[in-house]
Amino acid sequence: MEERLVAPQEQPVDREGEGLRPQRLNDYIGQRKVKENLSVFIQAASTRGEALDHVLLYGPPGLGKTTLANIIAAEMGVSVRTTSGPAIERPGDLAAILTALEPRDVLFIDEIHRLSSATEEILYSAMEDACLDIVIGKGPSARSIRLSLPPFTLVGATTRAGQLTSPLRDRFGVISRLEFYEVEDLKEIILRAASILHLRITADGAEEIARRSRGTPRVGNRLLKRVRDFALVWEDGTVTQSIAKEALNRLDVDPEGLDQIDQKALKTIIKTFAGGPVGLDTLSATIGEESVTLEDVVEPFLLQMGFLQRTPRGRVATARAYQHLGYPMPQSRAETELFPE
Ligand SMILES: Nc1ncnc2c1ncn2[C@@H]1O[C@H](COP(=O)(O)OP(=O)(O)OP(=O)(O)O)[C@@H](O)[C@H]1O
Ligand SMILES: [Mg+2]
Repeated sequence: MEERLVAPQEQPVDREGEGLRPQRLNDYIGQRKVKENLSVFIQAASTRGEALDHVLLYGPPGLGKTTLANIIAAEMGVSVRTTSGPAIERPGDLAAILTALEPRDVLFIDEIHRLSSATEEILYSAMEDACLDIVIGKGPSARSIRLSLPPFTLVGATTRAGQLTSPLRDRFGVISRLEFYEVEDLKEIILRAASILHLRITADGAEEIARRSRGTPRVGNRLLKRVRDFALVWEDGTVTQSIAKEALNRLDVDPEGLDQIDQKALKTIIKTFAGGPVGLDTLSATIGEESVTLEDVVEPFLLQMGFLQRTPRGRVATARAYQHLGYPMPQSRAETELFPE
C-alpha cells in the first residue's frame, strides 16, 4: 500500500525537515499543561543541581514526544543519549549505556513498552537507586555485584502506555500525556515551519492546512511541504487558502483531515453495517485494512473528532459522521443518539 499522506508515523519526507524540530521549550507550541509542569520541574531540579525526575511521555505518534525529550536535555543543559526498546537486545547493552552517562544526563528510550523483561528489570534499580545489579558468571559460581551509577534522568516515550508494566510505570516521577493539538496551535506550528523553510504563506492558508492536519504537527509539516509545490507551480509560490484547499482536495485530504481510508471505514459502517455497532475485526476484514492499523492510526483520530464511538458491542458511526459524509441519518438511529440508553 502506498504511504498515507496523513499517516502520523514518521516517513522519509519528514526527516528532510529536521530543522523544523523546536529546540527549546519556548519554541514548543501547544501542550500548555505538559509544558508548564515540565518547566517548573526543570527549574527546580536545576536550582538544586540535581538530575530531573524520570519522565514518561505518552500519546499518539507525531505529537512531539521525541522533540520534548531533546528539549528536556537542552533545558537542563545536559547531553542526551537516545535509544529505543527494540534496539536494546540484551541487558548488557543497557548496562553499557547507563555506565557511560555523565551526571544528570538524559537517557531517552523511545518505544519503551518494547523493552525485554530482562532489560526492564535492570532499569528498576537503575531508576530507583541509581545502581546496577549485575550477575557475573553462571551456575554455582555466579555472583552478583552492585555498581553505582551517576544520577540521571530517564525519559521514556510510548504510544501505548497501557502496555507498560506497572513496576516500570511507577518508577516515573512525571507522567505526561500529549494530546492532539488544537487548530490554533497547529496553525502557529505551520506558520513557524513556513518561516524556517522561507515560504510565503497567508494566515488563512496556514489555518486551512492546520484544520486538515489531524491534530498532529508531523502531519501539518508534511502537508505544508506538499502544498508548497502546488503553490509554486500554480501561482507565485505563496501558500494561500484557496491553493491549500485545492491542493489538499486533490491529494484526497478532506476539510476535516480525513483521507480515503478514514472515509472508507466510516462509509462501510454506515452503508454495510447500518451505522454499527460492528466489531473491529469484521470492519477491518470488510475494508481490507489490518486491524492494528485501524486501531492504532485510524480510530484514535475518528474518536477524537467525534465521528466514531466505541461501545461494548462494537464501533458506531455518529450523527456527525453521517452529516460530514452527506448521508441522511436514519430516524431510529437519530433517536438513540438523542436518548442514549
Ligand atoms: N509542540 C510542537 N511545536 C512545533 N513543532 C512540533 C511540536 N511537536 C512536534 N513538532 C513537529 O512534529 C515533528 C514530529 O514530532 P516528534 O518526532 O517529536 O513526534 P513523536 O511524538 O516522537 O512521534 P513518534 O511517536 O512517531 O515517535 C517534529 O519533527 C516537529 O517538527
Ligand atoms: Mg518519536
